Amino acid sequence: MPGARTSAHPIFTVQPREPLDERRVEHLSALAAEVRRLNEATVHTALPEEELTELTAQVRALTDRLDAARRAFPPVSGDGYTTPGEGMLQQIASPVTGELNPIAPPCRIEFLEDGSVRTEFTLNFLYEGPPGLAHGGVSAMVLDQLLGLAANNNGTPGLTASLELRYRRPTPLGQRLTAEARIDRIEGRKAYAVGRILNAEGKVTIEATAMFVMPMLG
Ligand SMILES: CCCCCCCC(=O)SCCNC(=O)CCNC(=O)[C@H](O)C(C)(C)COP(=O)(O)OP(=O)(O)OC[C@H]1O[C@@H](n2cnc3c(N)ncnc32)[C@H](O)[C@@H]1OP(=O)(O)O
Repeated sequence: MPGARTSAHPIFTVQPREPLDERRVEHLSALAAEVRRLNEATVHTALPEEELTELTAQVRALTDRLDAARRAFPPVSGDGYTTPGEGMLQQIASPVTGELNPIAPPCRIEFLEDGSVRTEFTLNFLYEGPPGLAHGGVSAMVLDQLLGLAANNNGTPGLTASLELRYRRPTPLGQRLTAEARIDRIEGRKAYAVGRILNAEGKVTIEATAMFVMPMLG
């Protein structure tokens, strides 16, 4: 991480994470995709109680089987990482971009030549806030990650010190959304980023500004 500070009193220490090769990532991503379907089916199902009891036992058995070989921490992709800056790109279990994380939409990120970042994604009813609309906190999570990735892509990664959102119009569920972010300016250790979410008609639903501070590392 360029210019990262070290300190006797670090804000956090990066834990050792096991790096996975592409083939294993593919297999775990396929599993996570099915669990994502399971999550959604659980919310929408109208099956009778007897069947639910039986299915609950089956899911418990599957979970027990997976958990029998539990890692202390989620793995990462590639060669592993030692700094938070690299970690953002290799965090395959991120709740926003992680292919391995069943709660992630997941948002697949494009890194554009001008340094900005972009993603197209859809939110289903698992992310509902007001009836039929996206939860504002979920949109905030997506934007926090995206603006953070813009800071990272700029070579100035950091932790979110502030995140300000303006919810202009409701963000719909079940339709293609676009989110984009770029760095606005750098002031010392502080990287200021701007971003937004657009609906399928290209209208802005949320605007965001954030400030990222490069942390002290252990
Ligand atoms: C591994 C990658 C994960 C990616 C996840 C995606 C993004 C995230 O979710 S990050 C998680 C959420 N954020 C956090 O948990 C951060 C918690 N906060 C902290 O750790 C610290 O307060 C931190 C790192 C932001 C700043 O701490 P520290 O390094 O001690 O900075 P500090 O010396 O206090 O301040 C540095 C500068 O930033 C300014 N600053 C700090 N916080 C703020 C703030 N909230 N608002 C405005 N200015 C601030 C200070 O005034 C100072 O400015 P100047 O240099 O001009 O005097």
